[in-house]
Formats: sequence, C-alpha cells, structure tokens
Amino acid sequence: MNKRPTLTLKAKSAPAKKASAPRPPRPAGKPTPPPKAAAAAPAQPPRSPAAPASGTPWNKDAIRRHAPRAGKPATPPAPKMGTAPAPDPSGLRASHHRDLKPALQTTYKAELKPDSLAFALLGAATAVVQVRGGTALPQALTGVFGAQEATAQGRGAIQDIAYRAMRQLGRSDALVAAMAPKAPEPLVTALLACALPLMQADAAGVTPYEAFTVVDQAVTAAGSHPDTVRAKGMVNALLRRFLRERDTLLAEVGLQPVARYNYPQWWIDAAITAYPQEWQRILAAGDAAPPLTLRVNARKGSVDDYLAMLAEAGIGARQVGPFAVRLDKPVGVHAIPGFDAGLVSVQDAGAQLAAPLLDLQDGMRVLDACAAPGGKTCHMLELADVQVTALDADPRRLARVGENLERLGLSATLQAAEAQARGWWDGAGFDRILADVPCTASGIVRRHPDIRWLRRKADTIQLATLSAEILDNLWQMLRPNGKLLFVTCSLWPQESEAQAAAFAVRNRATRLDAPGQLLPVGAAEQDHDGLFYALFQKDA
Ligand SMILES: C[S@@+](CC[C@H](N)C(=O)[O-])C[C@H]1O[C@@H](n2cnc3c(N)ncnc32)[C@H](O)[C@@H]1O
Repeated sequence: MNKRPTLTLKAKSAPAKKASAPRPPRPAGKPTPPPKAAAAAPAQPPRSPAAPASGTPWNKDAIRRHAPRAGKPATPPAPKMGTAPAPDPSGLRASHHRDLKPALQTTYKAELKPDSLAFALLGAATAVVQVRGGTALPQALTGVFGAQEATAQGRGAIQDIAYRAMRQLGRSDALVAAMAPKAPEPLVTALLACALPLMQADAAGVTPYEAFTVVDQAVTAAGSHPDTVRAKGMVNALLRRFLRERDTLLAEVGLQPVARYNYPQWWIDAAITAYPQEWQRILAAGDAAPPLTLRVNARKGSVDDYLAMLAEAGIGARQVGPFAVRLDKPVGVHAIPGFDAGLVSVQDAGAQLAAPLLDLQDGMRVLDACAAPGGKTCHMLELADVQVTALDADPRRLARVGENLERLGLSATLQAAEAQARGWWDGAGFDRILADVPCTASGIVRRHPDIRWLRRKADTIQLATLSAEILDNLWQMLRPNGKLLFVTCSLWPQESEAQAAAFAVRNRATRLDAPGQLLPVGAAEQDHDGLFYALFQKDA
C-alpha cells in the first residue's frame, strides 16, 4: 500500500483545522463561577455535507435578504399540537424578517477578558448573526475565532454557545418577540439567542451556567460592542424578566411549533408529511448533541484491541457496529487515543455502512464521486486494496480527503471536478461507484444544527434535480455487473427513496438489498444519523 495520497490537482491550502470538540466553557470574568455541569457540545468534526462554505453548489442560494418588518409581530394563532400547523407563507420566523445590516461590525474586537463568558457570548452572537445572513456556522466560527484571536478555551466556549443557540433558535426568537417592545438590532437579538439557552436545561437536562451569571455576562457583552451598547439596559431587563416569568413565557411560546420544536415551519411540516408516526422523535433527536463515534481502522487493529486501549486510558466506550465504537463522553479529536496515528477516525455508525455494502474486492477500480472530507473513501481503503478515485466539486474540501488519507497511511487519486460532468473521466469503467450526493443534510441536523435555519424548502427540489443528473452520469461510467451505491444524509423522500425509484426506472437498474432510509431515532445501540442507502447493479 502506498503511503501518500496521489494528487492530480493543485489544491489550495487546506482550510483551518476545525476546533476540537469544545470543552465546557469556563468563564472567568467577575462574577463568573464555573458552569454547573459540563456542556454537551458538538462532539464530532462536522461531516459537512450540507452547510459548509458558501459558494458550494448546494449552498449558493443560501444568502438571502429578508424584508424588514415594522414593530412587533402579531402573535400567531395557537396551533393544535400533533397536527400539521398552518404554514407560515414566508417560511421564516417573524423575528427573522429584518434587514441584516451589511455594515455590522462582525470583526470588532471588544475589550473583554478572553476567558470570560461575556467574550464567549459576544463571539457566539457574532457567529449567529452570520448564520442568519446565510453563512454556515463552522465557517462563521472560523471567522470569529480569527478576528477575536480566541484561545483554545475561548474557541471551545464560543462554539458550544453557538451550537446551543442554533438548537434553540426558534424558542429564543419567540421569547424575544414575546418580551421585547420592538425588534432589537440583529446583534442584540443574537446575543439574547445565545444567552437564553444557557439559562434553560438542554435536551440532556443540563443547565450549563447559573442564570444570574449569564445575565451579568450578557449585559457586560452588550456594553462592550458599538452595535449593542445602547441595548445594554434592554438586555438586562429582558433576561431578568425571563428569569421571573420563565414558566409562563415558556408555556406561551411552546404553543408555537417553531418555538416548541426549534425548526422552521416548512421543516416541521415536511417531517409530519414524510413520517406521520415518528416526526416528533425525529425532530427531538435533531435537537440533541451527537455522540462521538469512531471507526476502527481494520488495517491497524481490531475493535477489541481498541476497546482495551481505551479502557487502559480510562475512557468509557462500547462497540456499536462492526467497526464502530462510541465513546461514553465526547473528547477532542487529538485526545482520542491513537487518532493521530491513524488507528481510528471519527465517523457516524450509520455512515460506516457504506464501504461494506460495496462488496469490495482487491484490485477493483472504484469511484467515490462526492468524496470530501473522505470518511467513506478512507473506510473503503481500510477494507480492501482497491484503486480509488476520490472526486469532489470543492477543491478546498477535497484537500481534506488528502489530509485524512495521509493520517491513515492510505492512497487514492484526488480529482476536483463535478460528478455530473464527464470531462475529467478517462473513459475506463469503474467496478464500484459510491454516490454520496449533495443533499439538504436533513438527517444530520444534530451535528449541524445550523442547517435547518440555512435551508429553504425549495432547496430539496433543486438538490434532488442535481443528484438525478449526477446519478445518471455516473451510471454511464459503471462497468457491466458493476455496483453503484447511492447515499444521502437526507430524511426527505424526494431526495432519497423517490430519487432511487425514479433512477432505477430511468436506467433499468437492478436494485439490490440495502438499508433504505435510516431514521435518526434508534435506541442507544443503533444510534446513528439519518441516512439513506440504495444499491444498484448494472446488467452484464
Ligand atoms: C455528503 S458530502 C460527502 C461526504 C463524504 N462522502 C464522506 O463520507 O466523507 C457531499 C460532497 O459532495 C460535494 N459536491 C457537491 N456538489 C457536487 C458535484 N456537483 N459534484 C461532485 N461533488 C459535489 C460536496 O463538496 C461534498 O463534499
């Protein structure tokens, strides 16, 4: 096996490495005692299929301006829970209807202690404002970390707060709308959206800070920035009112589905339509922090060996799939025993089904058509000596495939090109093709809680149209008897089962056994993201 990936492109320098899984924030500004409990945090480096850098094919329409609104929104009529609520024709929460000032000072460096909760709140709020403007959260956070020169601890705290804010944005918006006399400025609203979740228990029942500490630090944060300083008194009054009237306010806003479930109305409606029985469990699962699941590198050892290594390091874990190990508590990637040496990779247990489904034999020519960041590419190469071409439309994301291959000591040909095009193809057929197509990523919202606020209903159809083009094109590149595995991380049938069925008819493809739609509602032992698998074979 070669030791280095073969590069056939001049990739731009790789984007800044993701921050490792954040530690519980440790505020230091006075009076800021440590959080009451470890904050549940986004544990895995984002899989980033759906909400990465702007300008990627599935995100190019994400930046939108919303019409400004005047005054306080009218309270919507209370829907009956458990039935499909009347859709908001705009698809947006009322408090999203404001003009995001392009001149917002997102790089302003406030004079705050870098290890204080106020610093973390302001950093997270700055990222939240950018998500409202269409930027994916990881990208927004990278910008904030750079602009604020945040320490590792500060980055962890900012990231944790921003992820919590995304998981409760619907409720926070409704609370602000219920309490504020008029719509606050965007950064003030975002600051409140970061502070309010810290004063309530999350899906794991954890309230990370003392409520009065949060109020104090949010007011300090407001006073430190030119875009929020005039609202300092309002931030104080609103958060104190929330403390006084918490139960009443939560009961009131809980009547609004967007506030109750923390998803846009169109998303809730789509879940009800597609999954009339399970929709509430699916939505709730997307609001919980994800587990940290690892894939053991079969070339370097067995799951039993690795579990023993974890036990020796005092890390609790259990096996949740043929190569999958779930840690009891998430840790930063570089703190995972053997990670840097390539013994394991971070990968959801559901995503680990792809490579075994392909039935790989040594010597096969394999195309991974939407490969970045390379989780499935690497798994294929861990299982068999195959010649893989890893193709992706985004050269920066493709560079991450190279990094992962290198860490694991594996080799593939990297190709920056669009999977619906043919110019890059040398004309030699592939024995296996993996088509992990771009999609709404509605199945992985627990890892990317910003996705729900970035996507629009129309994205589902646009992405399904692109995926159909990709699938039809790739089918022409498959050898007779070859197999094509179609994968999405979507919950929406238009992107998954309906797409697979239409593809089979168009191409007269034989459909083989595959898991179909995996819902993200499994018991602990089957804890996985929402993925879809369909396997096709070409006639001889
Ligand atoms: C779901 S992610 C792939 C995840 C990857 N298979 C893994 O397991 O790590 C989808 C990928 O498709 C890429 N992509 C989007 N549009 C594409 C296109 N038209 N052609 C090829 N790749 C595309 C994105 O850049 C993204 O990296």
